[in-house]
Amino acid sequence: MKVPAKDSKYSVNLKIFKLHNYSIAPKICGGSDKKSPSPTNGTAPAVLTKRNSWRASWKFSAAKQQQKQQLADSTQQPEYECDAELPADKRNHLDSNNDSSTATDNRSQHWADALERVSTSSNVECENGRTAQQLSGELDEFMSMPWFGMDIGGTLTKLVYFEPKDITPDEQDQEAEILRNIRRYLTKNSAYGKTGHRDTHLQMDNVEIRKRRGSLHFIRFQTTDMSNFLLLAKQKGMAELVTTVCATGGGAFKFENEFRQQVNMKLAKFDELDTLIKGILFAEVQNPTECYFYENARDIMKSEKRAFDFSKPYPFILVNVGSGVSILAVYGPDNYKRVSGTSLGGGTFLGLCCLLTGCNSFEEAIQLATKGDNRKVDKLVRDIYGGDYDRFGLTGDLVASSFGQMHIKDKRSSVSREDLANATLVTITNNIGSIARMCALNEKMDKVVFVGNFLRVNPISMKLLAYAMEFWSNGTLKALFLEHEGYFGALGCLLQFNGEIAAALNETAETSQQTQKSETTADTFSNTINSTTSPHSNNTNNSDS
Ligand SMILES: Nc1ncnc2c1ncn2[C@@H]1O[C@H](COP(=O)(O)OP(=O)(O)O)[C@@H](O)[C@H]1O
Ligand SMILES: CC(C)(COP(=O)(O)O)[C@@H](O)C(=O)NCCC(=O)O
Repeated sequence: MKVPAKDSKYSVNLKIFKLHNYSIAPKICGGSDKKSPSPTNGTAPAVLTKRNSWRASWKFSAAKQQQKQQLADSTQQPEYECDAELPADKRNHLDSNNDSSTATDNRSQHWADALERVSTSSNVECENGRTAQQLSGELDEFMSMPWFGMDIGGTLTKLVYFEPKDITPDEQDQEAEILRNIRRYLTKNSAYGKTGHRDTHLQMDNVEIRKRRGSLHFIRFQTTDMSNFLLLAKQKGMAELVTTVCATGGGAFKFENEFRQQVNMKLAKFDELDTLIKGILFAEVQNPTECYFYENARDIMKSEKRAFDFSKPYPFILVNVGSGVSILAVYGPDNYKRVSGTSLGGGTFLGLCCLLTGCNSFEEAIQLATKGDNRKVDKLVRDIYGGDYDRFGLTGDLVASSFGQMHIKDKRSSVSREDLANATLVTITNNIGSIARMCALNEKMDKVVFVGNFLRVNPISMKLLAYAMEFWSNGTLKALFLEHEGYFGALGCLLQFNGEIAAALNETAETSQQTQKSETTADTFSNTINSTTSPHSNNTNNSDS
């Protein structure tokens, strides 16, 4: 892992992070502690039941329990192969959860099932009418290189690519030229097409995945650039490789057909919150300095990044700040619920900033915010009270009302783009901090982990969040951050083991069968409508993909 670059990244940013002359840092959570503001956009807690359909997908072999057990005994367990290599304390960490050992047993059992199925009768029919031979083909196809994990988000698509470093000369001779070219293209460049970037400072080396050793590369591009990405992938010969890619995020559903049609790629789809957690746990095990916090968080002028030992993580609140925000309470590797969310997220910051300042990129928005002063835009407690509101501990420096001065014409004409960018960033960050804190209180948890690309090159928000958690909880809550920020969903996808892959493929087949069925029904229905009534469009599916 190329660790040193991390610090340089942050030190560069901190140099340009112009701090206001606060003796007390600005208030994160608008409103009194006693009278917590209601989360305007927070969704009602929705308990997410962990998707376990992969278990069902293996049901057919349950009858051969004895045979399976023998096979399981003689088969090495491949899931979390890295786990097998881990020092005992790390293994414990992965297994420390209440139901993780069961999950591990299930994994090895299902892997045994898979092996059994592909190594015995090829004509046993499984779900979706596919034979073991077909399923075996699909697993082979998945196992063949290149290995990607993809998270197609509302704003950014994240791609994690595994570069094998243990290729034998024989293998090299046999490696298809296309595959070699793709590997070279991805690993020798750091910019791709119009918006593609490889975050070289995040590269993980000497990683073992499915018994192969190599490096993980972290690449991102704008989701709006998907058609160019597919074109590029086609030009590089991807369509000629039979490939299944593990994908997550809304775009895995939205763009599934394009992938199939344009680059002959199947998507094995996974839930974005499942993979998010898997990715986080893997990164923490691989990189001892993955997790950090801000020391002296109460004084933003002095707060500094420090490594945090996250080897015993549970329980914790996980706040994923992407385009929107999802908040989870995580009890163990396979045990979590989505407790809240808000539509006021990274996408809101970027959208509002573009509107208010005319900027054109996230990087530009952050640069502007770094040079601005929210106090010229917001209404502070002292603008209302003339000083502190002592009774409830609200100091004059705190933001009483975000953008609260902007109804005054003179104030409006004196603010700069930088001030507006800063106020937008502080507003969005405050709101996320406030909701996250309430979730932590509700769940009685003391660690709040913030991830998502909103935090990319954004120490202002991280320091504000660290301040908010610390100050408003009287030091009982701790804000934690992770180096690979927005890549955990894609990383978790890459790590999916074969049982889950098979289930995801089954689901894909199931969905496409259902889609075909409903398309047929819809066609019949719309034909009936069209032929009998009006020329109105029958297309209620607004997908623009
Ligand atoms: N280069 C970038 N382009 C656009 N947004 C960026 C960029 N870097 C960071 N961001 C921020 O990250 C957010 C997207 O975060 P991400 O975790 O990738 O979510 P999603 O999965 O919804 O795309 C954006 O809304 C924006 O605030
Ligand atoms: C719908 C989403 C899960 C999509 O994830 P994203 O691409 O934003 O990372 C997320 O945007 C979200 O949780 N939005 C907030 C919805 C709400 O709770 O109000």
